[in-house]
Amino acid sequence: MRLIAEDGELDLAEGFLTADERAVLGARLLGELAWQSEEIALFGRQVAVPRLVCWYGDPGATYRYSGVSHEPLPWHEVLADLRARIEDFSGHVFNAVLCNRYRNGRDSMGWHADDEAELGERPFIASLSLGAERLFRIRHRGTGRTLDVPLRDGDLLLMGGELQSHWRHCVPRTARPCGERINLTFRRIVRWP
Ligand SMILES: O=C(O)CCC(=O)C(=O)O
Ligand SMILES: [Fe+2]
Repeated sequence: MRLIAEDGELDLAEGFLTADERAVLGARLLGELAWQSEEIALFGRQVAVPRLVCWYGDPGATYRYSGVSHEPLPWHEVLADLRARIEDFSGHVFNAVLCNRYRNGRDSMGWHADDEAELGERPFIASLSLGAERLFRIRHRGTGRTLDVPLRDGDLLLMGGELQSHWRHCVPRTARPCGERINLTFRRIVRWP
């Protein structure tokens, strides 16, 4: 389903994973990935980002996030399988995946665009959600047009074209009781440092 067609493309494939797959893959990813807490420098102080993260990919697919350079961990079996399926489905190839784990409604991701130089022009990013439903909010930088997209267990969101240049997105905190959620953003690093 196409959600945005103006200044970039946003598409949602609801139920990309079957109900059986969601439970098994979600549990394996929670238990087997190298989740870690990440600290960023904010006004001269070290502050933990409100979520757990890890970075997997091809050797050399170094990525800077939260102000820190990360060497990728070698592909975990589950991530490698998902990458292959999402490549088939989307027609795009990926060499790395950023994994985010929102432990509860207080974990979040602030406003940003995935417009880092290493992703090149018009990056194509595939974002797979597992576990608790959370809101993905996206706002046009110029017009302020805002869309709230609920992302549910097994949904695949695809961002392409000029989207990262014209729109910013976030996953806001929520006060409503909320279980754990994993989000995997498959990316292609095209510029090597
Ligand atoms: O958790 C999400 O749905 C979004 C994650 C995201 O925007 C990112 O990893 O850049
Ligand atoms: Fe993002």
